[in-house]
Amino acid sequence: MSPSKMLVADDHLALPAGSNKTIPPTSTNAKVQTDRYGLELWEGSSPVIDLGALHGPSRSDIIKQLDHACRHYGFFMLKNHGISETLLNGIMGLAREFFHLPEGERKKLYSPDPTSLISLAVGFKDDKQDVFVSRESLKFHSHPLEKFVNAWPTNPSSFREIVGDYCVASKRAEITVIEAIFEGLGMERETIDQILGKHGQYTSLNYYPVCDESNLERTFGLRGHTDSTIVTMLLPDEVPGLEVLLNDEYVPVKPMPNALVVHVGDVLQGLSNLQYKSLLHRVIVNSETERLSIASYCYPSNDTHIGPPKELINDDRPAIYKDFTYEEFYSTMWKQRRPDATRLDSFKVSAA
Ligand SMILES: O=C(O)CCC(=O)C(=O)O
Ligand SMILES: [Fe+2]
Repeated sequence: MSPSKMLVADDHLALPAGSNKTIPPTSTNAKVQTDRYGLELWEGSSPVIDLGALHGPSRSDIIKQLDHACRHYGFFMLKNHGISETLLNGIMGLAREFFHLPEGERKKLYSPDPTSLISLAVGFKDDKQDVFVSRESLKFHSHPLEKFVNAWPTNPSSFREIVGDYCVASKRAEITVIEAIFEGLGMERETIDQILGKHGQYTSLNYYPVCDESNLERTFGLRGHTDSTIVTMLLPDEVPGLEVLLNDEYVPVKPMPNALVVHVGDVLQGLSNLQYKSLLHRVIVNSETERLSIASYCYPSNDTHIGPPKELINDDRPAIYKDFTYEEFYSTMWKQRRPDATRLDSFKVSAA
């Protein structure tokens, strides 16, 4: 099957709250708030990882911090990720320009087929649950760039250049982060190379329109879901809206200037043998300001085995998931159309 068969879970059902993540108690020093493991916290509940320090003498500390953030929070803010402020502003400006094009121009990219190489998805009403899901998004494959760039739009005229530069830079940061996470989990180099050798990247420009005050209660930007990725790397603009499930409650993630938000996805949940849990998150809208975000989803090739590697299994930590491939995972996901990581349940050793 082609990589374009990949499904990124968008939003299918509203989820009740429910998680067993626990936020460790925090302490405060003069300037930077930290958690009990010494991990920097942004706005009290978002752990911060300094990727720039990964290549220096603190490498092993950063790897431990990554493990801690994935294990206890399921997400982190990534600073010093190597993507220039000019490029961050450039892609955000470009996305804003795209979503402000006349509707007829944007809708030329509309496709009801979620497997197409590029497609515009628009807001929709879920009559069953009586809610409106307002996100408009342009989603496209973006790695390897030369394979997909010619399918991208040319309006705005700088689309291919700016989006191409951003996708290359975000993928570089994403792979650096994933390699460090895998190392922290105790994976052997050969396993890491097998998983990442033929990875893909899927990118989504997301637009959340201002919501009329009278409809706020029944409107979501995106309902609660997990991503079917290894990790997702998100660039939000300065408008709040993203919420993550921590300790059974949705907690707002306040944007941190120039930082990216990295989420644990379903594939990492499988690979880690459930040591890390795929992050439940959603987006709420407001009646004053539109919101934009750029999401980069990293996924492995179809034939990659995404059950836990042998070196992560021992007598104390027996395998929770069977050996299964990414292709088996997403075809199951496609059939089940569940919004969250329970789509991994049929791959559990204990499953019938
Ligand atoms: O826009 C956001 O903050 C989140 C987007 C998201 O969850 C997704 O694209 O999967
Ligand atoms: Fe998501």
